[in-house]
Amino acid sequence: MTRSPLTTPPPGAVVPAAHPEGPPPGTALGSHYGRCFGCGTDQPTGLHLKAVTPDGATVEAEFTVGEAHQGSPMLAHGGVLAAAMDEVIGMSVYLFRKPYVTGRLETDYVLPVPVGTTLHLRAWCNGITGRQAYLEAEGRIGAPDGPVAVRAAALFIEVGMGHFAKHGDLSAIATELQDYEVNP
Ligand SMILES: CCCCCCCC/C=C\CCCCCCCC(=O)SCCNC(=O)CCNC(=O)[C@H](O)C(C)(C)COP(=O)(O)OP(=O)(O)OC[C@H]1O[C@@H](n2cnc3c(N)ncnc32)[C@H](O)[C@@H]1OP(=O)(O)O
Repeated sequence: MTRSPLTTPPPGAVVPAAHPEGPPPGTALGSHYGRCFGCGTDQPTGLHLKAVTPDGATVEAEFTVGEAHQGSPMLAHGGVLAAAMDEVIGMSVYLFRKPYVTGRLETDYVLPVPVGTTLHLRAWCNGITGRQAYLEAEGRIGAPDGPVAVRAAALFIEVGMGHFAKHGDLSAIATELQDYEVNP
């Protein structure tokens, strides 16, 4: 992965173990918000990512590139692929049971991805220090060990739940996501 210093964990950043109250290995991760473009089931042209955590600390997911996700004829739009990486990375950092938002997302596009392709995504944490979490993801064509089409490195910043109340509509998330204490 080509990455900048901004998404490279500094010395001393720690890779957290699975959270004791996090989902057990093998758990399917539901959508955090039905209208989410990445995982929501009420978003007709969304990515409809299906995810599972194999170990409570990383995420594996599948995303099938649809007709609505094209950039050039019958090929996935790069921004849509970046959205898939953002989503799977966001899911993985949420396993540590704190709310984070994307501060920076860097993407390497390695292969074109035709419409109809199922991308097998994987995201993991390379370290956390203070409010900064350094994460990485990859998307492989057709199978978990298929050719790599996309790689991403990201810096996520921890925020309070008040972030979503101040800038968005926390209640819409809170009604769906019962395992967060809502105290903005
Ligand atoms: C999503 C809802 C979830 C709610 C419920 C949770 C359930 C989740 C379940 C499942 C999750 C699934 C998936 C979601 C996936 C999608 C995630 C997204 O796409 S999130 C949307 C896009 N991102 C934004 O909209 C951020 C917009 N930016 C901001 O709001 C601010 O800039 C923010 C919070 C990132 C930082 O602002 P400050 O005022 O709090 O803090 P400052 O002091 O500026 O930054 C803190 C430190 O981080 C560095 N930093 C911040 N942004 C940086 C950047 N872009 N590059 C490098 N460093 C950066 C700063 O330099 C600073 O570092 P120093 O402490 O001084 O060392």
